[in-house]
Amino acid sequence: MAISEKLQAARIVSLPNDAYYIPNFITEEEEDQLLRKISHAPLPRWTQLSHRRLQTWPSSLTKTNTLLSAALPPWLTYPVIEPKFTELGIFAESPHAAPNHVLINEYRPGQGIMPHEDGPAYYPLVATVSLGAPIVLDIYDKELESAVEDGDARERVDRAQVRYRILQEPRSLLVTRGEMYTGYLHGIAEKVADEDLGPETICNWDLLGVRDGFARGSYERATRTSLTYRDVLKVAKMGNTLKFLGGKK
Ligand SMILES: O=C(O)CCC(=O)C(=O)O
Ligand SMILES: [Fe+2]
Repeated sequence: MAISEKLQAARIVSLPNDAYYIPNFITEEEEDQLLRKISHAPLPRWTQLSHRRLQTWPSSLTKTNTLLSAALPPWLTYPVIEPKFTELGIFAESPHAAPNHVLINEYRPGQGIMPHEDGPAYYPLVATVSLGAPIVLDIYDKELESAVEDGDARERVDRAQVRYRILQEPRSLLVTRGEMYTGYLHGIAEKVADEDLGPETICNWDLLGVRDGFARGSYERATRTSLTYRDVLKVAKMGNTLKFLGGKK
């Protein structure tokens, strides 16, 4: 089954292939329930980074980018994957025909994520559910990559040209795949407000659920949490892993 007509209708037409944006993908109750589950996870579940904190489900990848096979917990599966992703056919063409891995990133005002690409460990498709507050995702040309690696990264990032800006409302779904995944970098600026919002600057402006809410052209950031669903290509069954560790046939 290929992607549905509903998803096709949500394509961000000003972006290269392919990105899709659906406002109000989940209800407020579903959002509250997810935020509750995230905040009730035991503290060791969180990895504290200098500019945000994150949870990894069901576990971090191994050094060889392998996922140890384990089911996602029901609260990350229902209703986001089943039935919603399945109905839209989002992962229909990915190797496991479903996501098997979820990163949960939390950004307080002033926090962000440096421009990066998600890399070859995953099938080139990310489905992001946003919770709590809006945030702008910046899309950069890939040439920036070498500049970042050359050191003095922060200064170069500050000067780098943002190619596209995607406004993600709370409860929305953003899907990026194909060239959007492999051909560009993405990041979130470390700011306390997102400004200069309008039809000329925000590529999914026509698809927003509450455009009027951004008519002032800016908002103060509040805590925004994202769930990024992906399909990890290499999966090791536990039995095989134990065999490997024990050196037995
Ligand atoms: O929070 C987001 O929307 C982006 C997260 C991200 O880029 C990542 O986890 O790789
Ligand atoms: Fe990313």
